Amino acid sequence: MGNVDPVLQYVANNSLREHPVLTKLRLRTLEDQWSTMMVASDQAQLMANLIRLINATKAIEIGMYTGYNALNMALAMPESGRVIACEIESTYIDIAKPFFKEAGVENKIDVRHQIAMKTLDELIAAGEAGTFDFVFIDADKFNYDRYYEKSLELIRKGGIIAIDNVLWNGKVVNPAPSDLTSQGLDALNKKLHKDQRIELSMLTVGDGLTIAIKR
Ligand SMILES: C[S@@+](CC[C@H](N)C(=O)[O-])C[C@H]1O[C@@H](n2cnc3c(N)ncnc32)[C@H](O)[C@@H]1O
Repeated sequence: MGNVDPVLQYVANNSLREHPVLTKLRLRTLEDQWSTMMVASDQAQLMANLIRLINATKAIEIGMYTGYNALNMALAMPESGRVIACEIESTYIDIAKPFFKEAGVENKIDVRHQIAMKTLDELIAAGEAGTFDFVFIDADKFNYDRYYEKSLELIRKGGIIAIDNVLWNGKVVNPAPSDLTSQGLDALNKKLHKDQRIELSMLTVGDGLTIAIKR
């Protein structure tokens, strides 16, 4: 892992079992100036295990970046699995695709190169509401609440919505008046706490990972 925190390094040494192509993609991504956007390895491992636990075969990643977690989810699914990966930046898609091919799962990952909201609306219009098992929300924070509502529509009962960066480096605690991102994440966290449509866990792994299970 690219993190020097000794506790995280200990976790990686004693828990992480990463597919060799995932490791290659992670190391390639660490060369990118925005590499801190990549999901932490322990978060990815948890999501892969949740996917296995619920036998997920249909997932969406909202904000794919260089594809580390899209690949992680695809590898955790059976041959029939499908990941819809939403990404607006072609540079990142170009990095991701050769790794998907190298891992032999390129047919499992359907990259949609457009704004994520358009993809979610298209899936709903195509009659796919209530059919997804797992959604990972990790794109522009401004739209998180809208992504959450669309995701809730798209997943089945018992399906999981995972939301990254819910702690935003601790800034969700008493957000500054000018900090609209932290205020928005704080409002979403508070909304989910009261939301009777889901079962809820907020984990302090990475930058905060919420797990919402649709009732
Ligand atoms: C935090 S990164 C995602 C990291 C990725 N989930 C991973 O684990 O490596 C956020 C990504 O969302 C993309 N993004 C931002 N706004 C978007 C939008 N409206 N629609 C689709 N993708 C978007 C960005 O280009 C960026 O690659």
